[in-house]
Amino acid sequence: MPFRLIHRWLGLVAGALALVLGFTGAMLALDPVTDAWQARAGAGEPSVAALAQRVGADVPGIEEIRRLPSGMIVAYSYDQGEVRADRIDPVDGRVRGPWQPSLMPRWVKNLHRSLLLGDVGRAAAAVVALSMLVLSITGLVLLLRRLGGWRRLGGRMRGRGMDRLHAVTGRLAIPVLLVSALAALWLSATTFNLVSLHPPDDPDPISTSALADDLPVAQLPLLQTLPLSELKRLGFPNPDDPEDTWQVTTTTGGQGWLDRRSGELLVWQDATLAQRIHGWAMLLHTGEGAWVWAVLLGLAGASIPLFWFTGLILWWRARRVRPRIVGNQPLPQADTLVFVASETGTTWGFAAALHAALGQAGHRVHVAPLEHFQAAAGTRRIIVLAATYGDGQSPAHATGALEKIARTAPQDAAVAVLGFGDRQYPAFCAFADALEQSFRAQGWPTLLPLARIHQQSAQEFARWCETLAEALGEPLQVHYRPHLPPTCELRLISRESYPGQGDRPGAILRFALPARGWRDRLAMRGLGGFVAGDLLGVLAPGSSVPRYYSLASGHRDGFVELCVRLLPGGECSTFLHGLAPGDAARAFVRPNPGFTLERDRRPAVLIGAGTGVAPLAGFIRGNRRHVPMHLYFGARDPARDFYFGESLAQWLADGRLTRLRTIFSRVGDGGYVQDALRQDAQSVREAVRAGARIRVCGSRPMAHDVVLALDEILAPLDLDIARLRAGGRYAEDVF
Ligand SMILES: Cc1cc2nc3c(=O)[nH]c(=O)nc-3n(C[C@H](O)[C@H](O)[C@H](O)COP(=O)(O)O)c2cc1C
Repeated sequence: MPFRLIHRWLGLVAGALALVLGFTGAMLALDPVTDAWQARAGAGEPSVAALAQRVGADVPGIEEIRRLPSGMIVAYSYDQGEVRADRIDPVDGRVRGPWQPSLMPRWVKNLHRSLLLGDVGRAAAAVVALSMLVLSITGLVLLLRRLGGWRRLGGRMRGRGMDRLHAVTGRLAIPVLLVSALAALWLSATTFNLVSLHPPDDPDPISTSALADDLPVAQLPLLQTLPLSELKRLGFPNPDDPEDTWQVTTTTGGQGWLDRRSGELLVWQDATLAQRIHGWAMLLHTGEGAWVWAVLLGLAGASIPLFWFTGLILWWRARRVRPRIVGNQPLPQADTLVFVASETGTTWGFAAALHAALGQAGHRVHVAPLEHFQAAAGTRRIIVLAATYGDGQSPAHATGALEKIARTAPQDAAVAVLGFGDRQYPAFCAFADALEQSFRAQGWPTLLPLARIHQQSAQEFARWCETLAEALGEPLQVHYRPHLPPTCELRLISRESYPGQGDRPGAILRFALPARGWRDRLAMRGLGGFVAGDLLGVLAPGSSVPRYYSLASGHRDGFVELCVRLLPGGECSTFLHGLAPGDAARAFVRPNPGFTLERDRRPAVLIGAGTGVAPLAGFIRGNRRHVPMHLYFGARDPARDFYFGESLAQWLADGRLTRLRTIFSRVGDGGYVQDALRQDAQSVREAVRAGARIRVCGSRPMAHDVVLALDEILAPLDLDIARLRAGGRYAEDVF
């Protein structure tokens, strides 16, 4: 079932109308809240009989009394050609003044019910309600896929920016929107008489004429025993019609007719199923009588514009991300098949680059989504590019692909699987892993062993393409151009140079925040700004492939700071090292939400080596609330690459940093950060027991050794890094 497709298109089209209904619905939800506020005055209520007696005496032309779901009593009358509604004090039955049905002008309700278009608008509102129901259901299915099933529905929501906002709001609002949409559909069905609220037979009983005088209402037995809280409506008999009766409707779902002279109950009719459902539908859609629910309805209604807007942007981005494959060969004629599993579309960009390069090298290449997996007689090789989604699962469109592959008899074609994922997820490239295992278990020949790409890294992909070219025994010109967000120009204001080792000096580069144009703001992560630990994508002049550097500052610091080591032959690091104050670099921010530190009071254990200390220094600089922070910093030589040395001493003195543990590998009896951690095992355990979050930044081998050390250290606590990682307490940013 193409849930995403339905969700997207219905959301975009019907969502535009739903904006109006959501907005007006949120306004109308204020009524039950204010009603509940006003109705709170009533405590110690009398019987219906006593109240009706008083109201009957005080209100000329009284026709009926209603008890609203909020508990408010309203008397309706018709006197001297004028219809009136008065608020009645539920305790003493006195008139408190005219009653106003809604805070909102009438047109707001009409806009909500019928878009001010009469029956056509009412039908449109019903269609919107149906769309909202379908959107809630498809949204729920997508959420479940994203989070990895029902059990994880309440778990940590990963992802970035708009995408995350859309999903987080959805998780909160879907239950309310689902219920409200169902109730709205019921109300529409009654409006169009698809469901009848009238009982099948109308008893229409009459009062006896044998007695001359009406019994005072205070003496009607049924009303004497009926508590006011159970009254829904009391209809007074028409003074000019001697046969007319009292008519009482209760909240427990019944209706009775009482003789005006004898007081006898003439007929009792239980509420029909449709009437009961209607009562619930009214409550659930309007929130009348349940102000807490009304608040939730209001919030859910107000979230609709947010959904629509974020959904629109996601759709627009997805459209731009997915490239068109030009000159795709038919499968039977192709010698190379490239199958793609992608949730958000970026893997298609890699497929397109591969398709073009292989085509240029003279291959006939067919690219298709993974669910179309098959091989033909002429197939020589199969390349599978597979992203992982949810919690280690396949992208939605490729759900049945593993089974399909398992059912396909192995052929001569050699297979290579390339996984796309993100190391912040515990199940890094797990779907690609599963595919690889399936191919190998089946006995397909190997073209290349499984490789994994972290965060769509163009550099890692380029390296994999080189191994592919070697395996094919021919050169490949792969031009992968990642889809880039808007960039802005950053001007260098200062630099601090470190000699580093050999031909690899380091530098801390500080840029001014860009000018405040909307494009610049977008490039620097929209209105929310950026934080330390986010990534700065830098484009060297003439290059279309960004290099990412961890940010050592947040926008609140008022500047953009990086720590960069020169890599001999590295295009971007050479460019950055060549910058002098006043020079500019093109850049954009890529959020790194799994790694950045949320603002809370839990301690932090920060572990970094070399330039990897940059984001950690940023966390410490931003620690204005003086949350306990312990830094383990490994470098080679205090005289050559002790980045942020002076600042760290200052932060230690002013309380932003609780403890600094440095260890240098090239001096005296030096060592590495993992050694320092082992020496401090006891205090690391204590910090973790106190709920500490751990952040690691540096080279991949260093992070690997740190994980081994931490697993040893945490074993006595019955904890390991896999568990901390799954709970979001451990994250690494490695390069
Ligand atoms: C909601 C969500 C869940 C993800 N789950 C995983 C995961 O479990 N394992 C993993 O390695 N990557 C995971 N990723 C990262 C994606 O696999 C990675 O960004 C990939 O490059 C996306 O490719 P696509 O745009 O073609 O879908 C997830 C991404 C998102 C947005």
